[in-house]
Amino acid sequence: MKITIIGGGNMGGAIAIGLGSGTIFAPQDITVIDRNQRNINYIKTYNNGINGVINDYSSLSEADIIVLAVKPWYIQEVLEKHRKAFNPYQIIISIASGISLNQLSEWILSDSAIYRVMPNTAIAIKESMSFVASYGANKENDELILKIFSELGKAELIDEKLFPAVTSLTSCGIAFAFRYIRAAMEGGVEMGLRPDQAKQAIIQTLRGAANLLETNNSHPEVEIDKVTTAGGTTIKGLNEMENAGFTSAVIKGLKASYVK
Ligand SMILES: NC(=O)C1=CN([C@@H]2O[C@H](COP(=O)(O)OP(=O)(O)OC[C@H]3O[C@@H](n4cnc5c(N)ncnc54)[C@H](OP(=O)(O)O)[C@@H]3O)[C@@H](O)[C@H]2O)C=CC1
Ligand SMILES: O=C(O)[C@@H]1CCC=N1
Repeated sequence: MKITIIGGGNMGGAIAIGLGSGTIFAPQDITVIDRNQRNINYIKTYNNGINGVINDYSSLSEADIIVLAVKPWYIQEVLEKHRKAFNPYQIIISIASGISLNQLSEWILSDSAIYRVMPNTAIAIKESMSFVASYGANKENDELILKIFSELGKAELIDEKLFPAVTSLTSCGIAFAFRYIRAAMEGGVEMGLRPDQAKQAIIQTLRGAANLLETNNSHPEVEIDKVTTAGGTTIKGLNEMENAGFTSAVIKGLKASYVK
């Protein structure tokens, strides 16, 4: 099975790198088209077997799957320019934020199965949370797409109307998680830890928190309750954070990133 990714930047590159170490595509069956050699070189430092080309679209007609990984404002132009190379047996995937399945189908103008997928940058290390919605696809197509993205982390088929929410929560959300880590590092350094020591401590703490929630299938507040000794130090920290608007800041940030 062959896959061609148009756009080898942050996300297209991350997808190629993730797929390149998976079991579904051989590296030589993955082609990335970009217009910057720097992006191709970067992908090749991870996996030299992946094909990286500059402005060469010849792989499109032979691809089983085409992934559109350019910025949203280039999607229409790219489709109008290259759709003549598409055929109805191909699956077309767009990861562009805010571009609907209806728009894609208008611009693709073929009977290909069309998918919108919203991954995050952890796809490079097969730890993405990816959401999937489809147009004109059958059950077999769905199974294949879920299999591909499940190998790159977790994948879930959803109604397209939830895309703005999941984009905010998980695709933008990974940046929000990094910002929490950075803030906690700064606190740790102020209290005398070395930056890397603080970072490692926070990474392991977050990993533990995530794993506890999954293992116990519990609500975060149940786990918080186990930490907050009456009259102890944790509740003082939590109350101070809430006083500074922690929960409200997170919700406001998520809603600011919620763009229909
Ligand atoms: N970054 C993220 O975390 C996420 C991004 N997305 C979506 O992924 C898409 C890509 O985002 P991102 O990877 O961040 O963007 P980048 O700008 O990092 O990557 C896109 C790449 O595609 C190149 N490109 C543009 N037009 C063409 C073309 N016609 N042919 C070949 N290459 C082309 C760009 O070149 P040039 O720079 O010269 O324009 C650039 O190198 C967006 O639609 C975004 O909404 C979705 C989920 C998460
Ligand atoms: O910031 C953005 O617009 C893209 C979409 C989701 C993550 N990054």
